[in-house]
Amino acid sequence: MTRPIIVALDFATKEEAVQFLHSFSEPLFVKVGMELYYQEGPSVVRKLKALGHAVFLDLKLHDIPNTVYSAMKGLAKLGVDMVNVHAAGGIEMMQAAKRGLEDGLAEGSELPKLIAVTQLTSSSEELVRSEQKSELSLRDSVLHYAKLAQTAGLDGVVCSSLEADMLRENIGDDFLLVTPGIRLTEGNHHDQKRVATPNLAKQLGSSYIVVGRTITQDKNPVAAYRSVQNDWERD
Ligand SMILES: O=c1ccn([C@@H]2O[C@H](COP(=O)(O)O)[C@@H](O)[C@H]2O)c(=O)[nH]1
Repeated sequence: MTRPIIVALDFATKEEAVQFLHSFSEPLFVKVGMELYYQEGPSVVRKLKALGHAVFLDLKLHDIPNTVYSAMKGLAKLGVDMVNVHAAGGIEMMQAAKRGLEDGLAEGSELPKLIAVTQLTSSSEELVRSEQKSELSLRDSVLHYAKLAQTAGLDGVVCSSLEADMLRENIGDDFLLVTPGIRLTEGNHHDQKRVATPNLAKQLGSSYIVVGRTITQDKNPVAAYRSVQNDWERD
């Protein structure tokens, strides 16, 4: 069975997010990012979980290992399904994140999937070379970070769909590849640089696609969700 689409709830308030979700008849897999979490805090996650939605808490932690450990220990208590860090924080930081989740988990709860951002889908080859001053190409940098995440014992990474086939070849099938930067057409990419359609993402090996504005800013979000779903699920 095809995995659910992760819908990015990039709204300023809990009320807007909940109102958006009222149009759907089924529970979704939703993503709470910095915009919503920094306004509403843990209460928004509790509300979404109470409504029956699976939650990816996309806070992209990146700090010293001790701070990330403590932050993850707190987040583990929220009962989220997926959380993330930046792989650039290094193996020790990623291992601390994992330990924090394990230590903070309420008894009987399932450990959230822990994944690491490799290179943001808004980053281009040019940015990686000239602003990050990387000696590696963007694709090699994504592979490098994915290997660090694997060494640290994480469940997977965030990357663009365009690197998914390369990661599958080098890292194997037993690793989650969560891919934002999804667009249905060649139209508006907004700030995303590395984009793919849902179906291309699937063909290249994505485990989950993350879709925000294509659905949330459409005048008929449910119809937009169904279009993404049809493209993602077709062979
Ligand atoms: O590399 C990354 C990591 C996270 N994101 C997040 O995904 C969504 C994408 O939104 P769209 O509107 O579909 O572009 C957004 O919440 C980002 O914070 C990402 O795009 N790229």
